Amino acid sequence: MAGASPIVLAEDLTRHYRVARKEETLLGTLRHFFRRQYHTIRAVEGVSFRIHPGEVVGFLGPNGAGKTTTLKMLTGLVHPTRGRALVAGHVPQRREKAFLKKITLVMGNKQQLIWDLPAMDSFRLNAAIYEIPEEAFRKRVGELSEMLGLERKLHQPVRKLSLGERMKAELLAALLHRPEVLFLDEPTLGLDVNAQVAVREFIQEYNRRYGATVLLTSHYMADITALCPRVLVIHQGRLLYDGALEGLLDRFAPYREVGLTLKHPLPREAFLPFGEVRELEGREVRLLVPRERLTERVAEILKRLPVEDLEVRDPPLEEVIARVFKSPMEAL
Ligand SMILES: Nc1ncnc2c1ncn2[C@@H]1O[C@H](COP(=O)(O)OP(=O)(O)OP(=O)(O)O)[C@@H](O)[C@H]1O
Repeated sequence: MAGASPIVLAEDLTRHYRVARKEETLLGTLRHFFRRQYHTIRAVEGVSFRIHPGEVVGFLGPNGAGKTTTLKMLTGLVHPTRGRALVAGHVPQRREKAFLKKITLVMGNKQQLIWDLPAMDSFRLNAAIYEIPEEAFRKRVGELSEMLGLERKLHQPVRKLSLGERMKAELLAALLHRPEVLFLDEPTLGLDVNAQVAVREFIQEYNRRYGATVLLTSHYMADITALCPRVLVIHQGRLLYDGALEGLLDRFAPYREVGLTLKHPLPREAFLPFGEVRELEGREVRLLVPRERLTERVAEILKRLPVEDLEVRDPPLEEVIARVFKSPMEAL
């Protein structure tokens, strides 16, 4: 895999926005009218990575980190200020027809289906735009709607669909031209848990069946853990981490969580020699133990405390990520 050529390449990808400074006072507003003051937002700064065909990669970052701007550069909607991108052999900002046929961008907060018409009508429109032959169109709609469990919803006006059904129909529309690279920006945004799981399973199955490459952002960690063996973490426009999901825990959570059920309750002080007490309620305790001391501490716990049950687990990913994003860039 490492030797194969990447299907998505970002090299020093950078995007700055020049925005007018907002004035608070009336005098400031007047002065601003005659002599505008600008400042630069470094939305994305020197980001480089490679994604190989068939990979599913999670793109993580807090609000405003630069994820959407990066996806927009990779799909050619926004031009880089510096650096370059190459996707499926194309320079995205040229927006060549051959390029557009190979990619798709789905944004959970934007809709391409026409509200008052049945989803099928919007699919037909896409088929015309992407020059999909009738037979292939029918076959793909059949296949995708079956995978999404959407067969009976295609002929109702889109406004009558539930949020989950609408998202599924959006995905169907976005995949009709059988793109090789899927850029999915919050595809499960606002969906209930069942719909989230369905969309997640669909993305997984689509990747498996067609070998498509997926770059996906989501605020739901469950999406990332279920789908993405590899993650990119972006913070204040800069790439902070590129690697395996477990590696992220090793790097940013240098501790593990030991859950204990005791035979009888003990005061907080009893646990201090073994780790940091995260939670203590009756006979249940949650301790944080440095990774490199885990074996020795667990042995001591078992020897010295009245343990009925012991479980070692990773701290929740949400907690780790939240901690990373709260730290200033220089501290990481
Ligand atoms: N058109 C624009 N003009 C000026 N600033 C912009 C523009 N688009 C984005 N920005 C700024 O660039 C930064 C990165 O925004 P971006 O939308 O890429 O973040 P994000 O990681 O996708 O965030 P979120 O998770 O909230 O969607 C933010 O500070 C944002 O305000």
